[in-house]
Amino acid sequence: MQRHTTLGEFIIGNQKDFPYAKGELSALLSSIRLAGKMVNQEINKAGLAEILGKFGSDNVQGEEQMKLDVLANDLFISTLRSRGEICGIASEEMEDYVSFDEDIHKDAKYVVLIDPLDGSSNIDVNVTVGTIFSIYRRISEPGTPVTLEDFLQPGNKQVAAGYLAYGTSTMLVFTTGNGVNGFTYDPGIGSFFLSHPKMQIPEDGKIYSINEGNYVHFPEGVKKYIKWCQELDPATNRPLTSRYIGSLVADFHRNLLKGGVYIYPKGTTAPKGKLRLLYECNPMAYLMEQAGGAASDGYTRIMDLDPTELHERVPFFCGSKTMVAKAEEFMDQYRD
Ligand SMILES: O=P(O)(O)OC[C@H]1O[C@](O)(COP(=O)(O)O)[C@@H](O)[C@@H]1O
Ligand SMILES: [Mg+2]
Ligand SMILES: [Mg+2]
Repeated sequence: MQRHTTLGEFIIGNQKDFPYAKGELSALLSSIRLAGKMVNQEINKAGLAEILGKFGSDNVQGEEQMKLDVLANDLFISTLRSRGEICGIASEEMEDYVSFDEDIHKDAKYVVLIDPLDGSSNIDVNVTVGTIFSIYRRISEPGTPVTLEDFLQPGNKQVAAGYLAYGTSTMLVFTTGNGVNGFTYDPGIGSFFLSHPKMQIPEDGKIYSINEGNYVHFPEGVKKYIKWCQELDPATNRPLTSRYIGSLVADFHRNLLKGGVYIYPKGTTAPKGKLRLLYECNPMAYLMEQAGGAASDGYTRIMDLDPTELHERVPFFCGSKTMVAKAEEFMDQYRD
């Protein structure tokens, strides 16, 4: 039987390539793995346990929180608080960042931004959902309280990023700046195994992912790009195929494996787009670029955007280089 590398072995084996490589980032990735296992366990039995449905309150963005949004948030916060690798965390489900001031955290050098449960609209219908995380080195002095500036760093300063996909199988996909690797969870053994080494997205693809139900609200450039995707021209793989799961992690993962482009543009209903720069777009952009793809807001590289707010939204164009470039071409031609 082929022997697969466990995530633990991979982390230790590649620690030398990690930025600042003193073991703290490895330990942090292990903590995220642990919290991911706990969330996975809850999601797998979601239909049986009283954890489907609405939690009964809205998050800072005015979105109804699902019970699993809150449960996943609590599991990640409590796991990371119980271990000393980070000095603070910010989450989609919390208005403000949380500073970990206990002694075990005083020398911690990292902060984490997290979307604890991505694809909330799919939780109750048994469709793939995920967790997205982004890791930065703090800029404030260790031993002092963490600050907002520690979180408002541009994506090009990330030291690691990744996601968990809770789907037909559960996967953990991450980068520390040396390519992208995917690990599949074996529930029988309770370990993640390296199943997708050095993931690379195809330069071009045949899949476009966008919620066309919002077409009337889209900028002219996006409307023109969609029409271009639907025209008949075999030489350029057109018409392309439309696939939209409605969970960013799931649509991203499919496109990463097969080639494709995911677009969540701004629109009359979402003047700045829907997705959040710090804990959705930046980590996915880092992964996509490390896998040979591209990510922008239609004009500017996502990872060069300067964040000003914890929960700010941006338009998101992400995927195969050729396809993102084509969409940007239309955005440039039909600037609004
Ligand atoms: O239903 P819409 O407007 O197409 O939005 C779907 C998008 O919103 C999201 O659900 C937003 O993420 P959350 O579920 O974490 O809030 C993405 O996962 C997904 O791609
Ligand atoms: Mg999300
Ligand atoms: Mg979410």
